[in-house]
Amino acid sequence: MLNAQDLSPSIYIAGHRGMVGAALVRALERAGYTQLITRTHAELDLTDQTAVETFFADQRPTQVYLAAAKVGGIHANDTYPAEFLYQNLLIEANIIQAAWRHGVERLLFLGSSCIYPRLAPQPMPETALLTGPLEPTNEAYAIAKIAGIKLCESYNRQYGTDFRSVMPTNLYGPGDNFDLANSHVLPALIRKFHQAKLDAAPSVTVWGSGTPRREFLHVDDMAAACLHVMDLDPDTWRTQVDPRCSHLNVGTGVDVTIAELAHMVAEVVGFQGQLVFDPSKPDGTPRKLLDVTRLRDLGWTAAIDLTDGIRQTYHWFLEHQGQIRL
Ligand SMILES: NC(=O)C1=CN([C@@H]2O[C@H](COP(=O)(O)OP(=O)(O)OC[C@H]3O[C@@H](n4cnc5c(N)ncnc54)[C@H](OP(=O)(O)O)[C@@H]3O)[C@@H](O)[C@H]2O)C=CC1
Ligand SMILES: C[C@H]1O[C@H](OP(=O)(O)OP(=O)(O)OC[C@H]2O[C@@H](n3cnc4c(=O)[nH]c(N)nc43)[C@H](O)[C@@H]2O)[C@@H](O)[C@@H](O)C1=O
Repeated sequence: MLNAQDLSPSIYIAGHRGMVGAALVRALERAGYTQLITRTHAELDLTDQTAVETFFADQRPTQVYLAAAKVGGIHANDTYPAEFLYQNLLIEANIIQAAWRHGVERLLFLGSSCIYPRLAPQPMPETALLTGPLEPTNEAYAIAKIAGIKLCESYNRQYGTDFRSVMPTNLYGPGDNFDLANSHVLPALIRKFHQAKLDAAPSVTVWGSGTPRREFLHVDDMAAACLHVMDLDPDTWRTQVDPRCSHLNVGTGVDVTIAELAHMVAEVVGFQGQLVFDPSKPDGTPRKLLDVTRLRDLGWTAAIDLTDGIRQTYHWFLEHQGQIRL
């Protein structure tokens, strides 16, 4: 006789200790999935093809969420392009190949909104992919992410697999990286404003001109979107998604300037000094707003308001200061 465990898919979450991977584990547990498979980086180096192959042969997951990657903000991407390209290509190639070889029923690959051309029309539709030059500060990472999308589509076309891709906008939330050099803007600003408040500093430096526009999605919304896309039945997926342009944008559909974001974070943290913009630091792409029509038509929209999300993330930062990635 079958028990409930036999009916539940066994789900491998690659990168479960990262910001998104941890949110995926929380969402899957909340949704009642019981057979979650996880490995730390120390237990399984996903750039090691033999180790990945052995892991899939042993564990035989039926679903995979591919949320492991070399990740960082504008400075990290611009400074370590070799690692961003090499490690991300290996992680994706190893997992996608092993997932095909070992009969994974469904896989979700996480890309990024930086796959689109630097000057793509705004908001950026999925069809903007490969229509123009990329933003130089994250070209290496973007090329790895484009390769991941095309790997999924190629295995689907050649082998009939069901490998799906989502392109998140800039994410933030509990579990983020708060390193001052290598993190993304939102956690960096939380940490800078918090420290400035404690030090009663007169000003905080914000990189760049403050004019670039970015769209910010809370990681719990991102996890909810991932489960939504993964749970779409194969017929819906096949009939509504173009097999040669199969990635789905995930965002809020709303963006703010970096200056506006900085003022929002300062207010939440309670920093009352001046903001000083440092034009010697790169702005990156001028605007990166996703067109989220496709995912909305498939039944999903974001729920967490940006100010509420910043407030909640700041509380998380305060409660976890001893344990967070700095
Ligand atoms: N954060 C954001 O704003 C955005 C993220 N994304 C994408 O979402 C996904 C998740 O990102 P996020 O959670 O923010 O990133 P994190 O850096 O928080 O998490 C990535 C995880 O991957 C693990 N990892 C990296 N390399 C390896 C490896 N060789 N072997 C095993 N594990 C490895 C890391 O472990 P360890 O730390 O031990 O190396 C970490 O736990 C990524 O694909 C990213 O590209 C897309 C758009 C925006
Ligand atoms: C998610 C996305 O993340 C990266 O792209 P990005 O959107 O440019 O990322 P960012 O969050 O680091 O910066 C956003 C903007 O904010 C400004 N900015 C101000 N002050 C700080 C600051 O203190 N830190 C940082 N990091 N940026 C700052 C910064 O100068 C820039 O104008 C990609 O490389 C790519 O990998 C990717 O996919």
